[in-house]
Amino acid sequence: MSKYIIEGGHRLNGNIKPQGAKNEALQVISAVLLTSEPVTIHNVPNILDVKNLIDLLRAMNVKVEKIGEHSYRFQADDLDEDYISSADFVARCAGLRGSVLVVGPLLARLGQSYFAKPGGDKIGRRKVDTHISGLSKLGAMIAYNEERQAYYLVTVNGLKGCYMLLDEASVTGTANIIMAASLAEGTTTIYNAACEPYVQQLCRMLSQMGVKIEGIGSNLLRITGTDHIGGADHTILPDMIEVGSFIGMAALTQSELTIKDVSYDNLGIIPDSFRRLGIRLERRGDDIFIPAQDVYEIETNLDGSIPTIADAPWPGLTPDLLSVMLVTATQCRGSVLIHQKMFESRLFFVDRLIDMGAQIMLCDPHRAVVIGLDHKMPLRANNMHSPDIRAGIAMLIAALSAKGMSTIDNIDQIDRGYEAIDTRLSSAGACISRRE
Ligand SMILES: CC(=O)N[C@H]1[C@@H](OP(=O)(O)OP(=O)(O)OC[C@H]2O[C@@H](n3ccc(=O)[nH]c3=O)[C@H](O)[C@@H]2O)O[C@H](CO)[C@@H](O)[C@@H]1O
Ligand SMILES: C=C(OP(=O)(O)O)C(=O)O
Repeated sequence: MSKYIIEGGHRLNGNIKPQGAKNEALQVISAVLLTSEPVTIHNVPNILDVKNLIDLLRAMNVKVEKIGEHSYRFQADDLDEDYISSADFVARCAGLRGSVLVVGPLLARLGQSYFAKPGGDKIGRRKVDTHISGLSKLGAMIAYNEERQAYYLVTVNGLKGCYMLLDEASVTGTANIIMAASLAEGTTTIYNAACEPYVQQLCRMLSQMGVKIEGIGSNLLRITGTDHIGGADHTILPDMIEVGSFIGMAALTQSELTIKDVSYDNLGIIPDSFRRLGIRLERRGDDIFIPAQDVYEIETNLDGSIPTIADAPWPGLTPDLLSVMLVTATQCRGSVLIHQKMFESRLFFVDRLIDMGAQIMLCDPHRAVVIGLDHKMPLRANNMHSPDIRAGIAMLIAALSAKGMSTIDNIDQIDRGYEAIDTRLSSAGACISRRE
């Protein structure tokens, strides 16, 4: 099993550039299935989840050409319908969460698809009810196939647009419904739609491909279906979760760091959320400059009470940054309650941070109180196992600040979403190596 070996206590310095966004990449790459025309996508991150999705597309007979370090041309003009009904397809889909995103486009294009129990992080129950209910409102019929352990979706008379109010603003659920609605007859209105930049970008790419979409960026979308979806040339935004991870890394290691080309206007509430931890980050053009500070003082509420940092659907704070914010707070001055509302098993990794000397009380699976050590007592090195992608990066951040040598194994979890993180951090002054 591959591992990272980290000698902590070195400050980072210089510049670091975020990769393309993992969650956007999974959506827009799946959308190439909607058309037989070529689609070119730039700024594709070289990460495990994307590689697995591209392999899945290749297995469906999509032509994939790598035309640059981070650019690909896809053409889905000869999809293998037999493969899509095969056990191998279902098994591959089960390998990554992002594979749920091929269901909507395949259903719309071919009239059938399987919804395998998806893989991805084990961070609590991860239901697909919103996807299934949205697609069935568009006219899909759904049956559970015991043998394949997957839902089988089929359309008989094609998909038809309708009004729907989602039970929750599911990110991948909204994306799936938008993609299916793009080839449906008539207009689909989705209320309580997720509106993360990932979804906005998908909508922009589909607009370029000839689909009329109104309400982009809001939770009320109107999609007018078309029977001809054309090609596109699309560039993926920088990964906002990686930007947040670098901010946390700089603060915990008391480093001065510039994060380049972050697409600041698409970061929403993220910079201000880190400012609440006392980090004086500055916007410089489209970069973020983070100064080294002696003290990072957590802002209390106006009445002086302990603040809460909690996740919420966009434009609220993304749940994918709470593990990073939690580890960052361990060396701030003051206390904070971290409330992970969406996922129920994402905070258990705090035990590893407690082993390192962090002062954390896990109140229940969703809430942890962090009492910052104010950089008066460094964390101790530790040997850890990464349970999920964001706990993994939080452990990596802790290890970078801890005195001595730490190891993190099961780093496939980190590789799912962070491109060559060891090499990139080494260029910024970290002492980290990878052992296979
Ligand atoms: C491949 C991909 O894009 N994965 C992201 C996507 O996963 P994914 O699309 O799977 O996540 P969902 O948005 O469906 O929901 C995530 C969790 O939040 C809960 N929930 C969701 C919406 C809501 O209004 N209330 C609520 O409680 C759901 O029940 C679920 O447990 O969105 C998640 C939530 O931002 C992110 O953590 C994942 O990184
Ligand atoms: C939960 C995440 O990913 P996935 O949905 O792909 O498991 C994440 O990126 O933090």
